[in-house]
Amino acid sequence: MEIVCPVDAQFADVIYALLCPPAPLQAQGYFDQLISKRQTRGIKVEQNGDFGKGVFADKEFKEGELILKDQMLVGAQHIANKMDCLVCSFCFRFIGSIELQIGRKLYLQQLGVSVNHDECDMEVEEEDNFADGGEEDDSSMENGEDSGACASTSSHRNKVELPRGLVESLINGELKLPLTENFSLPPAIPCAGGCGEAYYCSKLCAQSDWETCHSLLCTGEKSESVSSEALGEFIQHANETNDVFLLAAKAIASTILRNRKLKATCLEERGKLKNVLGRTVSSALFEAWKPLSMAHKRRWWDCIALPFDVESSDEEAFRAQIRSLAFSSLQLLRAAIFDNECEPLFSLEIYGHIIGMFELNNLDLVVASPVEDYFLYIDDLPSPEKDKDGQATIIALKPIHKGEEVTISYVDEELSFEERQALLADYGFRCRCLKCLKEES
Ligand SMILES: C[S@@+](CC[C@H](N)C(=O)[O-])C[C@H]1O[C@@H](n2cnc3c(N)ncnc32)[C@H](O)[C@@H]1O
Repeated sequence: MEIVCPVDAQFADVIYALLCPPAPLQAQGYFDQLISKRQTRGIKVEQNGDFGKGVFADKEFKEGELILKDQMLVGAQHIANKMDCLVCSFCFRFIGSIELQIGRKLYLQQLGVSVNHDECDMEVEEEDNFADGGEEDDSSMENGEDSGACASTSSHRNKVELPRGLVESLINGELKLPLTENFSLPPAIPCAGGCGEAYYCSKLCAQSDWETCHSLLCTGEKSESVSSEALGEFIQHANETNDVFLLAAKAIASTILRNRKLKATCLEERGKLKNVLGRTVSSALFEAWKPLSMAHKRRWWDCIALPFDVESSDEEAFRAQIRSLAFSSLQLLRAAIFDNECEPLFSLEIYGHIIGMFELNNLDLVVASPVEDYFLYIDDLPSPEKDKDGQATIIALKPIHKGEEVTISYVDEELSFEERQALLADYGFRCRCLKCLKEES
């Protein structure tokens, strides 16, 4: 029987208005303002016929020139990657020390929860359901050389017995490795909310994350969630099924907090109401939702690519199971961070579209691994030049002329046409770039 989410029916008109794609002029104004607030000059967002919105060069770019460097809208570290490295929960740079990073990884390896590069099955995945939808990359970041790795037990790997106490002394700083003073990292500052989960590179990052979304998603004693227990259940469910739910929770929490901030600080927004198909709704909710309203979206269970191991005759059952999984997650999130003024955000329709938005727009973010740099240095190899933080950076790979579209490849361009199309199926569109059109014909 199909699940019915009562909020969908109760707020159908508001949900419809929230999910309406912005008018071209409205989107143009939003992105013009966004770009004007960044240091970047020389790009603009324009509608590009059949392809929707695109970024275009407004000046000549030389090869190697920086086009854009910007903070992500919403980002999270993959669960498997969390086992591998300790990074700032806001800007994603490595924190602590080389010794802590190595000691922590060895410790988790001993517990049997670290990364095994030979396999790619999440330990936490349930065998007989479609929970993960066959996806590996629906969250937003990977670090250094561990890209694409998955958590698994390492019991059958060749184990090297480590001297007793070695791991502890690496973690607690008693043991110094040679030359690590050349690779100093920012300290690991624990979340002031007391969750013991989030760590930051600075007080500024801790504060920014708290204000952006973590105050609602922290499980510590200072949490501003409705119930830390419910939040714990939501997080556990996401970890056991699909960590894209953690990303969706960040998107909802940040909208709730923006709504509260707008109402608290902006007199105009406090009393302002919007008429949505005959119903009056606070206009602050629409303003708070704006950054998410700009992104291309479809319902998750409609746009997710059918995994290879699901027969087409089972497609309907597969999509119903994905929808039901999203509903279970949403119920847990609702119990954890419900906000009366933002109730439409707790509809399955909005939740499904937020997750679908990540499915269709997500990019993996690779940040420099100082641990990798350290080993390269020790091996007397030159270290690769990479950015140190988790900002999204776009650099011109070839000269780009004024008026030309600035594009990025969603997949490895070296792959064959068929392999590229198979990977692009996850993004829910048939690629019509010049290379694909040429090779197709
Ligand atoms: C990440 S979004 C890009 C932004 C999008 N154009 C918009 O208006 O928001 C991806 C979507 O853009 C369109 N798109 C991007 N590149 C394309 C390509 N090479 N061929 C066909 N469609 C493309 C598809 O509709 C795809 O689902």
